[in-house]
Amino acid sequence: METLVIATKNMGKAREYRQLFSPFGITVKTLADFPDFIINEDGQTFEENAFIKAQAAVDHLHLPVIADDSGLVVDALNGAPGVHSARYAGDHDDAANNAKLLHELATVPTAKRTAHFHTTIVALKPDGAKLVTEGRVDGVIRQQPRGQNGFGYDPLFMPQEYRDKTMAELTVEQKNKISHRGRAMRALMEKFESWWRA
Ligand SMILES: O=P(O)(O)OP(=O)(O)OP(=O)(O)OC[C@H]1O[C@@H](n2cnc3c(O)ncnc32)[C@H](O)[C@@H]1O
Ligand SMILES: [Mg+2]
Repeated sequence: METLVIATKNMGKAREYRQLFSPFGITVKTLADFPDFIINEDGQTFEENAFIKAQAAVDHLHLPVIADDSGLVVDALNGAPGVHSARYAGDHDDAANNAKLLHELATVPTAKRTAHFHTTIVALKPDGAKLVTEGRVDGVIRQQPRGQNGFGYDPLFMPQEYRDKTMAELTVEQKNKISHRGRAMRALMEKFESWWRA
């Protein structure tokens, strides 16, 4: 069977991609299958970082690759944590990142706690064939975390599609229907067949 690599070490992302690719009959691997391989994400934008990850993985693995760079963009913080979302509090630690976000927003009232998640996906083949898509979901940042599903900032993010649920209270199917990553994936899917078969 043909293999597609999702160039991520984040198992929360990997779970979402496996669900999105489940109808395709493609073997989906992630960087968990290649543990010694480390990518330095030093770009300034989501698209630069997604491309850096995709290119590094293609060069190393010689397989078709999908990479995403994503993050939380908070209006009251002038767009922070943005491209620095994974290491906002210093380490790649979701609980510490959420605590820092609540601290930074401590004096910001509910009406001004608007934010969105953004994803840029880059699909890249060893021959250089490339697709780029984006997706976003808008919502507000809660005062306390709630929910056990998802990853990252999901327990603090209330998507506007649900009246009183955080992203971490949705199933992976529900999250993919409305999420930044799900939307970017559906945009990718419009061009995926011809990219994959070419
Ligand atoms: O680079 P890879 O290995 O894919 O994994 P990562 O976790 O470092 O991923 P990013 O570089 O794209 O950083 C995105 C960070 O933004 C946050 N994030 C991204 N998508 C999210 C989502 O769907 N729900 C909650 N938080 C998310 C989370 O803190 C991620 O660590
Ligand atoms: Mg990363």
